[in-house]
Amino acid sequence: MASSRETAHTEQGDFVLGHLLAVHEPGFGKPSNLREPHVTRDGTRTVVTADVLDGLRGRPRTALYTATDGRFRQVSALGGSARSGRFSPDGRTLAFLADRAVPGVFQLHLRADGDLGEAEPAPAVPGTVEYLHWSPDGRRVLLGVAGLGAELSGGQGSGTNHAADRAEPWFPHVEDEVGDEAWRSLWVYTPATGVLHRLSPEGLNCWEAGWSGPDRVAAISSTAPGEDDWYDAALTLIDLGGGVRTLLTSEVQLGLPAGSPDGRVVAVVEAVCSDRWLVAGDLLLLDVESGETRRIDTRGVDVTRLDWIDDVRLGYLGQRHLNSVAGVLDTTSGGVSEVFDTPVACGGSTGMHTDGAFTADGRVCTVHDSYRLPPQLVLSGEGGDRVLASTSHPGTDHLLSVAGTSAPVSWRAPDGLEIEGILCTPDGDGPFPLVVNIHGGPIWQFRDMWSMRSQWVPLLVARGYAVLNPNPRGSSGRGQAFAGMVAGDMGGADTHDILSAIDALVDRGVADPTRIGLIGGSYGGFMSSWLVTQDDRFAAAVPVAPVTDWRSQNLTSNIAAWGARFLSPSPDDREARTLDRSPVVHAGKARTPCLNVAGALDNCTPPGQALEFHRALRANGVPSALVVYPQEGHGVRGYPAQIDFLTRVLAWFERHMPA
Ligand SMILES: CSCC[C@H](NC=O)C(=O)N[C@@H](CC(C)C)C(=O)N[C@@H](Cc1ccccc1)C(=O)O
Repeated sequence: MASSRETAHTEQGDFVLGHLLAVHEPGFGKPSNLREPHVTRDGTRTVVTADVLDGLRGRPRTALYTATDGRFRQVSALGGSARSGRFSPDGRTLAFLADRAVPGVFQLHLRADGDLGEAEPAPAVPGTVEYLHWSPDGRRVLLGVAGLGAELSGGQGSGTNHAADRAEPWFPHVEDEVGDEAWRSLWVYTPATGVLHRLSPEGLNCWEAGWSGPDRVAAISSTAPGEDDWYDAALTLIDLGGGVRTLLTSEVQLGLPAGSPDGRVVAVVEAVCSDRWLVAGDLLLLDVESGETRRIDTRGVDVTRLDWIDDVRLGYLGQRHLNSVAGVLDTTSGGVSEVFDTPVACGGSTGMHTDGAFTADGRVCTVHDSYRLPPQLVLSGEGGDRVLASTSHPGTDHLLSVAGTSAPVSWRAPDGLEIEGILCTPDGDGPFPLVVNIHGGPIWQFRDMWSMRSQWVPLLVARGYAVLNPNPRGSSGRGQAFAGMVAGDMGGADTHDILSAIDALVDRGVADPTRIGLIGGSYGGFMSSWLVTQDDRFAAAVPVAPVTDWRSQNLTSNIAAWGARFLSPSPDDREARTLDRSPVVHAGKARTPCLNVAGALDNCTPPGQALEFHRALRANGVPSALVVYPQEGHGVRGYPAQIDFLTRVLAWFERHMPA
């Protein structure tokens, strides 16, 4: 038998490699994981960003595709990666971001319609462009620029924009004064004159922005650039001369700023959030002159995307329970009409939330995917859905042949609240060994998604495990009161939402009570390690990038202040809660074998968290292994690390709770 230090040449290693090759090899060089769908206002042309794997090495590059005659056609042949395609309002020019000159450093490129030549780069900004927006008159392009030392959110993999592999291996990790390269700024490019200028003033960190009329920009900004500062950011209005005015502050978080084309109204989403850029919440409209704010009734939709169609109609997309919803708001009457309400996810398998773009006649370009539907680009309207192109290939067919089925499930928590989730089961009858896959955030949501947005779900199902993907209180899609239930109670009532799910699945004959396992990343890693200290029914657990000790987490994480506030809004009982809710403090009660996984470059949940729990379990005689990937941040994303990780996950469950 191979030692625990090696995963290759084991039965599970051979299976995982064979599985990944069968799924991905037929798709090498082809688009997968669609996101950022965009469409011209007349609906004639679309563009979408896709991941492209060329082999099982490194991380996928990204490329832009358009759909013609039912097939994807690559838009740009530039080397490196390209993403974020946006048509000008007249549909004649495509703006996008590409890292042709320096890998990982994205700059604006423009391509005129019908131009047979390659896209032209705009003058370079100092840093990397994260997003772009055309002004409503089509004369300018707004660029959101991150300095090369700016922090990345957990969902982006954590760490900073500095690619660690560019430094010499001996070079120390240095943290000292916050330099210019840590900030996020706004720039405006005018294609007709070729002039590029910085819009946001020094000292204002702009996380996200959109136009508000042709001469102003609405931005989510703060006065410091640290990842933790995002949680207190305000909505500001910046005019082209650089004047700044604060429009709105909030007790929770603000995101998705979007001004009407005439600049009279700014739309923004207010939401309780755990992660930067993952905003799903209430739609607010602000009258720019009077400052008056209206909260819009979107019929229970947590809004995740805004797109003004004209000065009056605002298109929105979002999530309601497990469904994706698109609608159009008449901003004068406040009335909404829904374009679709569908159980398929509309974010693509790596798009974190429902996303899409509107045509002038109110159709919506989105990506459809579900556990049994590989991502496809779709144009939806009154006449139904028109599939423009699909990412399916023999590899996705193979995945469908081994990945079983998915179904929505619900159950009652001990306090009577209904909780929902998605259950993935192998073919055949239960009871199955069950792995509960706990999502991160905690404010995010599983929907019926391709692969459930992770490679481990279909892999476990292929080996005979049922996988429950629960949305405990704190998840998105159920309104702000539901999401807010986890704030100040992490590891509280959500613990019982998960335990009651297991009881329900055992009662229903789906799950074998002697073979229940846990896996989860980030907040899901916290919950996986927490649950094994609260209940002894678990046969195996795999906490990935977990929090296990809130005291050290809140001394070492780059979102320490968020963690402290989310543990307890009141400083009075924070110290007690810090101990109470830390898995390491309760490690003496745990009996479950744990595979603790971390990335050495993770600033969000630093690897010491996994180490602490591992050592505490060992000290109590509980089987535990620690696996730290030296080149990974928050999550395990690169190859071959992913092959090794998936092999260890499978081997751990098969050893402690065989299917
Ligand atoms: C409790 S400490 C902070 C946890 C973090 N929330 C705030 O930053 C978190 O759970 N983030 C998740 C959010 C996501 C929407 C699910 C996150 O960043 N997850 C990453 C990384 C990851 C993936 C798999 C395993 C471990 C980490 C992601 O889902 O890509």
